[in-house]
Amino acid sequence: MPAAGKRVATIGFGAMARSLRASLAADEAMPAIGAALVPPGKVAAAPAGPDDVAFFPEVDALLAWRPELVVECASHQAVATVLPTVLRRGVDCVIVSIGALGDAAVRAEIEESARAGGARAVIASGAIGGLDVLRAAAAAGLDHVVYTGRKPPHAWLGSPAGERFDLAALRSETIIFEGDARAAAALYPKNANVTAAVALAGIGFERTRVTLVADPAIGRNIHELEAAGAFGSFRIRLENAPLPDNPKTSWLAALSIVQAIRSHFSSIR
Ligand SMILES: NC(=O)C1=CN([C@@H]2O[C@H](COP(=O)(O)OP(=O)(O)OC[C@H]3O[C@@H](n4cnc5c(N)ncnc54)[C@H](O)[C@@H]3O)[C@@H](O)[C@H]2O)C=CC1
Ligand SMILES: O=C([O-])CC(=O)C(=O)O
Repeated sequence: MPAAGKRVATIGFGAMARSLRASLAADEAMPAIGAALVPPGKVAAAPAGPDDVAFFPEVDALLAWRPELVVECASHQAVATVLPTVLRRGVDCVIVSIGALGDAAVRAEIEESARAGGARAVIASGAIGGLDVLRAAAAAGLDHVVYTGRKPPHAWLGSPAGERFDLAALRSETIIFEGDARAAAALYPKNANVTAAVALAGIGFERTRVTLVADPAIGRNIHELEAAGAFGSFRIRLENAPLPDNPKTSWLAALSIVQAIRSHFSSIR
């Protein structure tokens, strides 16, 4: 099925959605972002966005636009409060604020809404890789899954790390969090969605060990993932370029949505 011409909307129109829009616009085989749900205060009086992206303040208005696919690139709150409505109305979704699924009630509601609407919620791979390995290897049993995330200090501004450390004054790498993926995803909703993706693909939120580091020596978002089990073992390291508009977010996360959209409209996946 050709993807070009399909009606794709986003929830949120921040750094990731804008990057996604630019990537799609550069590929004529891909659809454009035609509409976006944005917080009510951010909608101009006339709902017309850049290059004909229609901005809507209410989910019902977005759904009246008749999207064939809705891409969430907004917040945990949007996953919890907006996506159930979209799914119940039978519209497939891509989720990027995956950490929201660390809340068992939110996850159950997403599953139930998708079932009720006959729709599908797809989890984007986001800023991490190796999820295919984890998923396959988990079938034979995993002994451990360990994730370490490193970002420059300014990428942790606005997170709990900013309350515990003078981030601007850090001169050496500093561990800002150690614990499991459930706590990481909940405490760092703008930085640790990858831990939820890893947990869901592998051995769950409690058994996935997480270390988060603020490192003044780096300019990229570095993700390291290590797993071992009956299948053998693997280790992966990504050094992701951040988006210019948001140093917390890796460009790869936006690119993973391009891939999710391509896959959604493909006959062969
Ligand atoms: N899975 C992954 O690997 C990654 C996930 N993320 C997550 O993706 C999301 C988007 O990231 P960015 O675009 O960089 O963030 P951003 O902060 O630049 O943009 C998010 C936008 O969504 C809007 N928004 C939030 N809640 C909304 C709602 N309920 N309805 C409508 N609009 C809403 C905000 O006002 C903001 O404009 C964030 O939740 C982020 O944590 C980010 C990086 C990697
Ligand atoms: O984009 C990244 O490098 C990771 C990130 O923010 C997240 O997982 O929420």
